Amino acid sequence: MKELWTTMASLMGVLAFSQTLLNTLLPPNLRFIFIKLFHTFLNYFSPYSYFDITEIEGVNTNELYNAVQLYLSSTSTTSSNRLSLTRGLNSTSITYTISHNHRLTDVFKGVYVVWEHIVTPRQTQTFSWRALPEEKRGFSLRVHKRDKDFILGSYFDYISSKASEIRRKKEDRLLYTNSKNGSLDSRGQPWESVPFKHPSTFETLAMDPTKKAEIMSDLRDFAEGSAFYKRAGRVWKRGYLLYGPPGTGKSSMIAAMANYLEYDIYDLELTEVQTNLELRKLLMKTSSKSIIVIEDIDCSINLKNRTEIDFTNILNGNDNNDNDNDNNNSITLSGLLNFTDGLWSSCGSERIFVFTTNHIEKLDPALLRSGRMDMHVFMSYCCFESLLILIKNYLGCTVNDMDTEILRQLEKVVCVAEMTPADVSEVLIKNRRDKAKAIRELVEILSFRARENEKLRRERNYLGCTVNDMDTEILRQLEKVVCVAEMTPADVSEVLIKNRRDKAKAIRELVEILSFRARENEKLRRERVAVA
Ligand SMILES: Nc1ncnc2c1ncn2[C@@H]1O[C@H](COP(=O)(O)OP(=O)(O)OP(=O)(O)O)[C@@H](O)[C@H]1O
Ligand SMILES: [Mg+2]
Repeated sequence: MKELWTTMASLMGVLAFSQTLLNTLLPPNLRFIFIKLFHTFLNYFSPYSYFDITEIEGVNTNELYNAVQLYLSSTSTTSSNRLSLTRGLNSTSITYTISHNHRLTDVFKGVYVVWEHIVTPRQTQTFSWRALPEEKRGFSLRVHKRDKDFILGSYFDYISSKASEIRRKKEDRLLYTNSKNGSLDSRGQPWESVPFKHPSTFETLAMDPTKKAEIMSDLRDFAEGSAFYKRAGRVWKRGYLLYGPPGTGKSSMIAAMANYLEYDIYDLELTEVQTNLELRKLLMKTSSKSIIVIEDIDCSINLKNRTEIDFTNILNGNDNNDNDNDNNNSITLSGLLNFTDGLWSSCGSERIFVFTTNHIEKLDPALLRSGRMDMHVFMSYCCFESLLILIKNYLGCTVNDMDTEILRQLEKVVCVAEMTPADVSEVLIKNRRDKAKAIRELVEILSFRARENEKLRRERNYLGCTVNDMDTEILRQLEKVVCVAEMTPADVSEVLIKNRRDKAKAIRELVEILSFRARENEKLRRERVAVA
């Protein structure tokens, strides 16, 4: 042992002496070449290969760096004697990773590798459109030369898949939103994130149980459909349109979907996006296993602004139809359609697009077609089954705990009352400490609402207008669409009752709904003819 130390000390002495000699004897250029040759010589005889993974490559964030960091934070790698512990704001879990400039050994299928986390201060700010972090961070991986090919072949794939698994299972999932005016953070990300904590699940979601089971099975099929989508030559994505009155659970449904599939949510605020190009860039920065949400789509964008050319291009699957609009510096419907369905939508996989609206009739039919929005889910007023779920959520009562007569009364009035789950929840939350009072109040309110609605329904002349009071052009429009729309008198009455205090609005909404239904039916008819 003593001999070994003596040899090492003399070697160090020789090295130090050589360096001094080099510095004095050789000019800088030659010195540089000499050092390079010396390193090549050393590398040639060294039994190891090294891989450097820097945090930022050029101006882009290196995804592999994040994956390695997460992977090394898993329990199997706590062999390092110095770890950094962190806990994000509002996060429940602690994350640990190797401390700066420390090493850690990992074993992959019997092969030993050594990781080092290298952190150095950034010396000069190279020119960049955004500020770079103050320190350079990176991982260096040392492997034996004989294992190099094996490690390159499978270790990095293993790390990437393990990292996404760890993030989904152990860490809090994330809720992203796009930064204001499309600005990027210092790591080049246009999305800001917070831990996703919404407690809504399919169990607590009040809706028709058959419809719920259908959605859950569709989601399961989607998540397990990797091979199917590949075989069918389709991009692995699915679109949902959730529509219905405010307070019927559209946002709660999105949270339930994310919790069910353990996906992240990207909540896209369209009003903060200036151009179609920016929208595309946002899409490129979303990760797999995520739900991309655009809420209140009818309020976020002018949905009727496409030109004839736009429309033809979309039907032909042409991706370049937004150039003109890009020049106008505004986001357009065709940009949005390409976002969900164009060539760029394939730049990730396993993603679900969810749009919500209170007014489906205002949406452009191109947005609704299958492939873009594969499933249309109508979130409606409380039915008896939804009511029972809400009572269980808030009061902890099941059907067995409740009086049969009360159940019968509730069942009789709940549908006619047309109360949203949000309205019902309010009554239950308010009285949650006194179950009997909560149920009593619920029966009262539902019965009152049901009586009111019944009374309104019985009034046959909703607006009191005759043909003579109405605009000829509107009458012409109504005449044109009413038969094709195939709406029942009850449906029409609904629209009129709702808007009975504002006649102009009632007629306008009637024209919109009838035209929408007529277009939908026309489309269905054409599809049937094509199939036949
Ligand atoms: N179907 C439902 N099941 C359980 N809770 C619901 C449901 N619908 C509404 N709620 C309750 O009402 C509140 C509002 O619901 P939510 O935000 O999901 O409605 P929304 O349809 O998205 O409304 P908006 O159209 O205004 O965005 C929720 O916090 C939830 O507690
Ligand atoms: Mg909502």
